[in-house]
Formats: sequence, structure tokens, C-alpha cells
Amino acid sequence: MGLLDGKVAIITGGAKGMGEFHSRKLAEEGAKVVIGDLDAENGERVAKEIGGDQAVFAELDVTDPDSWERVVQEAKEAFGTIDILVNNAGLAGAITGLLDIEEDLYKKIIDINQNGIFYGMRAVLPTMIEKNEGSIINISSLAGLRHDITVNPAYTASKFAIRGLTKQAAYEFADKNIRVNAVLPGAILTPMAEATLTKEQIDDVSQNLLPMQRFAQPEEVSEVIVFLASDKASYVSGSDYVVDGARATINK
Ligand SMILES: NC(=O)C1=CN([C@@H]2O[C@H](COP(=O)(O)OP(=O)(O)OC[C@H]3O[C@@H](n4cnc5c(N)ncnc54)[C@H](O)[C@@H]3O)[C@@H](O)[C@H]2O)C=CC1
Ligand SMILES: CC(=O)C(C)=O
Repeated sequence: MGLLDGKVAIITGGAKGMGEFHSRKLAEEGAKVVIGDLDAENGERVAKEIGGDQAVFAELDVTDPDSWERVVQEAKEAFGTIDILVNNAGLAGAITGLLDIEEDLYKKIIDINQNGIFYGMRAVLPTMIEKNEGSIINISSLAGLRHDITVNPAYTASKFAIRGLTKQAAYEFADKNIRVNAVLPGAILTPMAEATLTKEQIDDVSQNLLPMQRFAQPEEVSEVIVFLASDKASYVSGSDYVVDGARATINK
């Protein structure tokens, strides 16, 4: 018996990084998973490795409402319904200050990280409202809780906004038995972290900023996603789940 037997989940950004691990872990717990991502090559690979009857890849651009409609349709055709949405796709961009960030990059990060979650919730909510059940998990960041020196202003703004959108949706749909929570990871070793920081910076951050003196492995976040997606979290909604190895206890 898995914690998610009989449930159907869409995981955005599921082709690599944390999303890949969330997809694998949700499937391990019995969910049928729809891996939504721009990256078809890795998405198809992950779906194939999970196994044809339990996972499908669906090409998704989270910034495009039409793309969302197609993915919702594909999920229903493949598995009949949608119970869980993990809004995980994100873009970090280089570390810059307020005066340095290119306006186009600022808008792109907001579009993917913040607007993508808005479009995603709007796409799946009608199905969840109809069945009077659902769990939505929006991936924010420790950078959505307080300033973080390893990111840029667009990333910070988008990750704060995700927590606001989460609380709005949690309140609005609580009486429809739809739970909406935010997860705020700290430093997690994924392609995003490796694209933003050099090996030396990763070592330096580990030693000087992280109380556990290490980045987390993506699976350590997946465990929290499984809990929030499952019926074990039946009274948990509108919350921020910080998964940061105690980093937020210090202000640096
Ligand atoms: N790695 C870290 O230390 C932390 C990451 N996060 C958040 O966790 C989430 C996952 O991060 P990582 O796995 O590190 O990132 P990643 O860069 O390793 O993977 C992101 C995935 O999202 C996909 N994606 C990007 N834009 C997309 C779009 N428009 N439509 C569909 N898919 C798109 C990419 O193709 C990729 O598969 C992100 O929201 C990120 O902001 C939060 C805190 C810390
Ligand atoms: C990339 C990211 O979200 C952090 C906090 O490092």
C-alpha cells in the first residue's frame, strides 16, 4: 500500500532536478504521474524509467494557459482525473542586484515562477472543485521568506508572491476540500544550483551559510511533498513548509 495509491498527480518541471525526484517518489507511493516540462528529452526518459502504465510526459510551458489546458486534457485522457498538482517548475537566473538585473530576465523569471503557478492552479481547480478534493503544492523558496544573497530580485519577488497566492487559494477553496500549501526549500543540490553557483561557491556556502554544512539532496524535499499530497495531511492547508536544514534560524 502506497500513501498515494489511486491518485493522479501533475508535476511541473518534472524532467530534471527536484521535479524529477518528486515524480519518482510520488510514483513509488502509488500515484500516476504526469511529468509536465519544456524539456521533452529528459521528461520522456523519466516517464519511461518510472514505467509506461504509471507515468506519462506532457510537453508544458507553465507560462502559457493554452499549454496548461492541453496538459490537463492529456492527464485526464491518460489517467481519468487530477488529484495533485506540484507547481515546481522554476528559473533562478544569475545572482544580481536590483540595478543590474536585465528587465527582460526580470519579467521572464516572474512569468515562469509566479504567473506559471497562477495559470497552473486555474487550470486544475475546476477538476478538483468538481470532485470536491485536491492537493496543490507550490514550490517557493527560503528566498520567499527572507532576503537571500544567492539569488536575484526577480527570484525573491516571485517566491514571496507564491506564498501569497498559496494563502489566497487555500482560503478560497478550503470548503471544497482542496488543500494548498507552499514548500520553501533551502539549498538543494540540483542543476539549478549548479548553474547558479560554481563548485567553489557551493563549498563556501556549505561551510559558511548552512548550519548542516551541506546542501540537501532533492529526495529530502520529495518526502515533504509526498506528505502534503497524501491524506495524512488532511488538515494542513495554507502553510509554509520550510525545508532548509535550519538555515532560516540565522540571518545570513
Ligand atoms: N535548487 C535549489 O536550491 C532550490 C530550488 N527551489 C525551487 O525548486 C524548484 C525546482 O528547482 P530545481 O530542481 O533546482 O530546478 P532545475 O533548474 O534543476 O529544474 C527546473 C525544471 O523546470 C523546467 N522548466 C523551466 N521553465 C519551464 C517552463 N516555462 N515550463 C515548464 N517547465 C519549465 C526545466 O526544464 C527543468 O526541468 C524551482 O521552483 C526552484 O525555484 C527553491 C529553493 C532552492
Ligand atoms: C535557488 C534558491 O532558491 C535558493 C534559496 O538558493
